[in-house]
Amino acid sequence: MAPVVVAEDVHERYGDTVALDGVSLAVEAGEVFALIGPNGAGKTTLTRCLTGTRTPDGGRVELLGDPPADAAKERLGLLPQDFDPPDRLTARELVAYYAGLYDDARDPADLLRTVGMDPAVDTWYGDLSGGEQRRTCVAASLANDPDVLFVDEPTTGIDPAGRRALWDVFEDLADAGTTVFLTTHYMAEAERLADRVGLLADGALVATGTPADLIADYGGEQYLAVETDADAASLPDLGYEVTRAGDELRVVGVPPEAIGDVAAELDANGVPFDALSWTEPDLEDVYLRLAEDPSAAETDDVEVVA
Ligand SMILES: Nc1ncnc2c1ncn2[C@@H]1O[C@H](COP(=O)(O)OP(=O)(O)OP(=O)(O)O)[C@@H](O)[C@H]1O
Repeated sequence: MAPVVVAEDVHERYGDTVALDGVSLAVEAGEVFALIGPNGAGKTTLTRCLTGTRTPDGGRVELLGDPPADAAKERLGLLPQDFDPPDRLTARELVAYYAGLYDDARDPADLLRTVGMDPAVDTWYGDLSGGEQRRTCVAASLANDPDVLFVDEPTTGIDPAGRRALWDVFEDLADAGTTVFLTTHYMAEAERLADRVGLLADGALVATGTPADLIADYGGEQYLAVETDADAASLPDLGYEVTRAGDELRVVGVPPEAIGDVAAELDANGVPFDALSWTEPDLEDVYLRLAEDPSAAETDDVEVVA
């Protein structure tokens, strides 16, 4: 099946600022693709180019098999980062307005319930809290039950419980076959929701892959942190590399089942410690490594769209 979203060597600039410097990617039907990257990396610009709200200076973009301007709008859901609806519509009126634009719309009350807006549906948008406003916007973006959904930082400003509730909403959509193109600064969100993650830095896609592959390639090793003043040299026979980081020694590469052995070795060597904590790498480690040094990415981690 042809990809639903295609970018091929996309370039875009604002005056002298290069926002996108040759981005290529393809998102398959039913896939959840998360775009991550530092502020100013070009994520919103790429989302705009993919959805037809900006025409790139160079390259090719395809949405649902057509140039974005010609893509079937009734199949598309879009929540821009800067979506700013009128203050004096209630949450209910706002979602009903968007539902009214389509023949086969979802029930606004049901949508508002889904995003956890039950108690505040009759409050003016301008009087809602930031998190409630964002939830309402998410509900509005789902009004036409889209086949492809672009959401640019959908959970920013939403409390942790509400964020998890929205993750369930996006997961349900993905399970039902909706293609989701998500932009986020929350690595836990990308790790939980995405089939594949793309890391954008300085307008270039540095790496793409499943969260597990990216973590395996760039996350670094699991380690046991030992809170101690002792010197690394006081643990000569551990069989693991030991490095100092702040007030802890890190015993690198220790699998969870070997924590007891390391603790026994600490005792045997008379090394006093206050605490032990085991850490495994996650997507945040990948982000921190590649955003800081994009050249660390292997070139075959960036896909080329034929
Ligand atoms: N309308 C504009 N005029 C001039 N420069 C712009 C404009 N919009 C974006 N830029 C610049 O283009 C670059 C990419 O911006 P973009 O908003 O796409 O980044 P982003 O990755 O979405 O950032 P954030 O994570 O902060 O939302 C930045 O350097 C930004 O300053």
